[in-house]
Amino acid sequence: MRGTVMKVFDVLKKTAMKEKKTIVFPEGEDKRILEAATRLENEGVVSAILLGNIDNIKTLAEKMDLDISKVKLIDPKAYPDFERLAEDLYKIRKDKNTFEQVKEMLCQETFFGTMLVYEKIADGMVSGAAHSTADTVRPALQIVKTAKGMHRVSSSFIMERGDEKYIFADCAINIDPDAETLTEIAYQSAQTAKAVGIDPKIAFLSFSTKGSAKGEMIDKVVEATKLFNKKYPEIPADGELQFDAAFVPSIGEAKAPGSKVAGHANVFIFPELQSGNIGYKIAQRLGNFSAVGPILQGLAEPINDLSRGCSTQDVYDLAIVTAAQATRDDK
Ligand SMILES: CC(C)(COP(=O)(O)OP(=O)(O)OC[C@H]1O[C@@H](n2cnc3c(N)ncnc32)[C@H](O)[C@@H]1OP(=O)(O)O)[C@@H](O)C(=O)NCCC(=O)NCCS
Ligand SMILES: CC(=O)OP(=O)(O)O
Repeated sequence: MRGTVMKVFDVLKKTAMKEKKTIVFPEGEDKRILEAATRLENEGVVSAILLGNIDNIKTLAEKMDLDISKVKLIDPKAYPDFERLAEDLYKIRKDKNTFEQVKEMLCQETFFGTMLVYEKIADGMVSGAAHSTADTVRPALQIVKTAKGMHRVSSSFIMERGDEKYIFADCAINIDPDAETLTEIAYQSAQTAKAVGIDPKIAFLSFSTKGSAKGEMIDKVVEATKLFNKKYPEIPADGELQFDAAFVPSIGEAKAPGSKVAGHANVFIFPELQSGNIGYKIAQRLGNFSAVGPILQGLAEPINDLSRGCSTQDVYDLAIVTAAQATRDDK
């Protein structure tokens, strides 16, 4: 039955605990980050590194009555190996930045955290509780870059309510993807779905179902569906579909008769970022779904973003996803 999957986070937590990955949290002075990272460390799920001013982090922990004795604290500016990291970052950025600029960049926690992942000092990173998505993701795009065989980095959310679980993409990165990029987003989202125990059935969403409306915006979605079905015939996918046709079996049958996906989709690919970002927030705030993400897809290393509106539980869940991703070869 659609949406009824095993308790995803229990499985991911077990996977993460087996290998106890090191996760860096650049926003160590944020209460939600501090609480979630401490809980994860003390439960033995991950080894946590918190970045920031060490005195500030300790004072905050004391106020919150948290035992952070096992958590590693690093102030990037006082890091003993800062010069070496700066030299390595300069090797990557020398066509675009001076050595002085690179040093300034490295003083920023998100750049520093990304470099820890690049250097394999950390296995993954979770950030974005206090930074915009663009500021969180840019260092990852510039330093870690796309995984082998991938052209674009995209993002998805695991949307969860009780036993129901769906994947929404791209709700955070690609502003106006072309048909090829939509195809890649769908493929990456199918991989994310499989990793969390969802057998993917992909709907390429639109305001039209099977030609009920016309126009360039719809042509792009039709083209993406065709490209996807040609490239990945083994993964069920259909489009263009309106959300009701994709989700409600009786409406799927009426609007897209004969479709194997309509009415049963569990991976929803939005045509561009406005609909994706608005769509996930409506499901989260009006529909009471928890939204874990944005999970970055197609990056060479596991680095994940948070919404600034996240809760401590969202940070905890996303760190588990990140640690579990770090155990996979395909990230
Ligand atoms: C993600 C985002 C920041 C990238 O921005 P950008 O302005 O293209 O960033 P830059 O131009 O500095 O690009 C940084 C690098 O990443 C690369 N890049 C940009 N987008 C990429 C993508 N989706 N996949 C892979 N690489 C990408 C660029 O080619 C560039 O590489 P280089 O420095 O080696 O040349 C931008 O697409 C964005 O703002 N998206 C919307 C974010 C947002 O506001 N979301 C809503 C709330 S969640
Ligand atoms: C994903 C997202 O929308 O992030 P924020 O709420 O921080 O803009």
